[in-house]
Amino acid sequence: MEDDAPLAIPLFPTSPQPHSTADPHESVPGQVSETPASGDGAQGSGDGQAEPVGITMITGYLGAGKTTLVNYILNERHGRRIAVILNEFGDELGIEKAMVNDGAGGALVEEWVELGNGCVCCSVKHSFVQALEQLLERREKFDHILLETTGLANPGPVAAVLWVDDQLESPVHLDSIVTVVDARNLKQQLADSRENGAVNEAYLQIAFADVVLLNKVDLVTGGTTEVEDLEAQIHNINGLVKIVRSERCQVDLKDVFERRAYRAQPSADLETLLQLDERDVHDRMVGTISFSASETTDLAKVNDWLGELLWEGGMDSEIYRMKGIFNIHGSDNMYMLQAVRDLYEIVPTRSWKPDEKRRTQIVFIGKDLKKNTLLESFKKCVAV
Ligand SMILES: Nc1nc2c(ncn2[C@@H]2O[C@H](COP(=O)(O)OP(=O)(O)OP(=O)(O)O)[C@@H](O)[C@H]2O)c(=O)[nH]1
Repeated sequence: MEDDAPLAIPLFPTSPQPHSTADPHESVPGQVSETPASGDGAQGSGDGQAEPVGITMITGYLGAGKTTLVNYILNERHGRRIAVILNEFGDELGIEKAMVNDGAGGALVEEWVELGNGCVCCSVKHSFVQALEQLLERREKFDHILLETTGLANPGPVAAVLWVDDQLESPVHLDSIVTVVDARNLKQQLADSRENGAVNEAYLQIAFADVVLLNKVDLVTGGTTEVEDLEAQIHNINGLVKIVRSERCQVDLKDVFERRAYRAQPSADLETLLQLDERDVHDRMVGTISFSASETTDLAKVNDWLGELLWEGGMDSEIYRMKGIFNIHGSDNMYMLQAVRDLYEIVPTRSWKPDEKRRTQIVFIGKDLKKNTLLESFKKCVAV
């Protein structure tokens, strides 16, 4: 059984490493090349290196519908061959076991079960990396990976591992985190308190999500008003997340595949960011804050500021995710920031349009965030 054994692969920076580059084409840690997945198996990049395979991480509270979603994806005709990694809690003590089945429609199912007290986000991270690498030895057999995590998982640590695939030495990229939410029980789940002020996983799973499937809408008794209330509650926690209502997880698969949520590129995400209103958190432990500023910023100062915020803490708050657009002194390109826990990258994307107001717009998702304190500290970034 796996315990807290030392990890063979450095999963997190032991010393802070800012990720930024001034060249839009330069590859940076945490950023992966852009090759759309196709239905015809492994792709070569011309230099013998396999293209990174996308991973969709599926998370959600116990019983929300994660397995229903996985089964739905495996049985739909989407032309992709899917590998699945399952991580579940079980009663029996035992060793991890892996097996490969032929799923419906030719889907490949890699089942990896850590029985006993393991959870993919903590003690079995090393086993998870090994399972992933074993799976990647059969890379030519599938086009995409689904990682279904146990209902108790905090997606943050695994998201960071997968995002910076160069640390994994595996050709993977995190495509998106999909959190399945039980619409009938969400309010109750969010209200559950945890000992010592710890953050309830229901909040964490929504905070780290790129897509929330608001599932089991058929069981909501209060009709559309109640569903809209739930959506507002989810958006208060995570102002960036895309919410998709579902019954038995029957969703349009483009909401699940190829979201490219972790790529700094001109995308729908970027345009959404530009339009986001100023936000503040009220009476909640976990929530979203955003602000914009018209001053031009200095890239080196921005890097210093991000290092301070994400590595040194000191604000009595925790930042889970950040996204932002920066107006950088001396550049005609807007810079896009992505951060997951203590990892970040800031890279140039498209150029500012002539009629566009150049500005910096930043979104923070985290715990105990204080807008005024963040705004004040941001002033360090202003170019003089
Ligand atoms: N009524 C209704 N039932 C659903 C819906 N989606 C899933 N279910 C049922 O809810 C139960 C739990 O679904 P699962 O897919 O096993 O949930 P899970 O998140 O994988 O559960 P754990 O692995 O135990 O955390 C099953 O009996 C599903 O058939 C839905 O939209 N409506």
